Amino acid sequence: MWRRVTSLSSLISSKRSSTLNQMGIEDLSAFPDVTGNSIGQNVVAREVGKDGRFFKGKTPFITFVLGGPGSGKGTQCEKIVENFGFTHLSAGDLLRREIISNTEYGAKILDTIKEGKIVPSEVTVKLIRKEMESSDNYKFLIDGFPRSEENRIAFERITEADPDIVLFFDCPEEVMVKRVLNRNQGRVDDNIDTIRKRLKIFESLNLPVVNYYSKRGKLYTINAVGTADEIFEQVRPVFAAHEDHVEFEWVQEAWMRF
Ligand SMILES: Nc1ncnc2c1ncn2[C@@H]1O[C@H](COP(=O)(O)OP(=O)(O)O)[C@@H](O)[C@H]1O
Ligand SMILES: O=c1ccn([C@@H]2O[C@H](COP(=O)(O)OP(=O)(O)O)[C@@H](O)[C@H]2O)c(=O)[nH]1
Ligand SMILES: [Mg+2]
Repeated sequence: MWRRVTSLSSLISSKRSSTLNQMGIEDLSAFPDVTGNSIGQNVVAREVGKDGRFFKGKTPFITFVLGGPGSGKGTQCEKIVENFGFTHLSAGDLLRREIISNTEYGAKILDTIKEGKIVPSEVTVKLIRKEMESSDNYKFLIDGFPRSEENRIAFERITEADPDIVLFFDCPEEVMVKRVLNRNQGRVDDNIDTIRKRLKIFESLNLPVVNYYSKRGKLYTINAVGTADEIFEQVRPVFAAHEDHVEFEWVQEAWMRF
C-alpha cells in the first residue's frame, strides 16, 4: 500500500538525528512532521502490484541520475527529455520550489542547502512521489536523488519502487568546481565554501549509493568530461536500448487493462 508510512516518530529519535547530523544529514527534528497535512495532503493511497512497481495502474520506468555538483546531470536530463520523452524531476528544484513557496519548513530547507547538507529523506521522497503521482507520464528521470543510502532506503520504503536504471556522471572535482562557479543561476550553494562541503558529502554519502547500484548491475557510468553533446552521445544508447522494452511493457499493460 502507498500509505505505509504514517509517522515520522521512528525517525525522530535523538540518537538517530545526531548520527544523521554527523553524516551531513540535517536534524530531522528541525522539520515539522511532513506526513501531516502539508506535503502528504493530496496524496491518495493506491494499491501497488505484488512486485511493488505498479503506479496508477502503470509500471513506471524510473531512472536515477547521479553525479557530483556540476557534473552535468540537469543538462543531460534536458536532452533525455527532448529525445526520449521522460519527465524530469530534479530533487534540488523541488526543494528550491518549497523554499520559494514559503512553506513552513522552507526556511529549514534553505539552511540545509546553504550548508550543502542533505534534507531529511521524508521531505524529498514525498515531494518526488507527489510529482510522480500527478504526472500522466510513466517515464521519470529523478535527478540528484538519492544522495545517500538513507535517501535510497527511504525511497524504496515509501514508494515501494526501485529504479530500472541508474546513470552516474563521473566527473573530476576540478571540472565540477569550475562548472558550478560559472553556473550563474543565483543559487545560494554555488560558492566555493559550499561546493567544498558538497563535494565531501558527495564522496562520503553519494558514492556508496553508486556502488550499491553498480553491484546490482543497474549502473551506467558516463564520462562527464567533454561538450554536452559529446556526453549525450554516451547517454543516448542507454535509453535507446531500453526504449523498445519500456514501450512494449506499457502497451502490454494498457492492453491487459482494456
Ligand atoms: N559538458 C559540459 N561542458 C561545459 N559546461 C557544462 C557541461 N554540462 C553542463 N555544463 C554547465 O555546467 C553547469 C552545471 O551543469 P548542471 O547541468 O547544472 O550540473 P548538475 O545538475 O550536475 O549540478 C551549468 O552551468 C551547465 O550549463
Ligand atoms: O535529494 C536531494 C537533492 C538535493 N538536496 C539539496 O539540494 C542541494 C542542491 O541539489 P541539486 O541536485 O539541485 O544540485 P546539483 O548537484 O544539481 O548542483 C544539495 O546540495 C542538497 O543540499 C537534498 O538535500 N536532497
Ligand atoms: Mg542539477
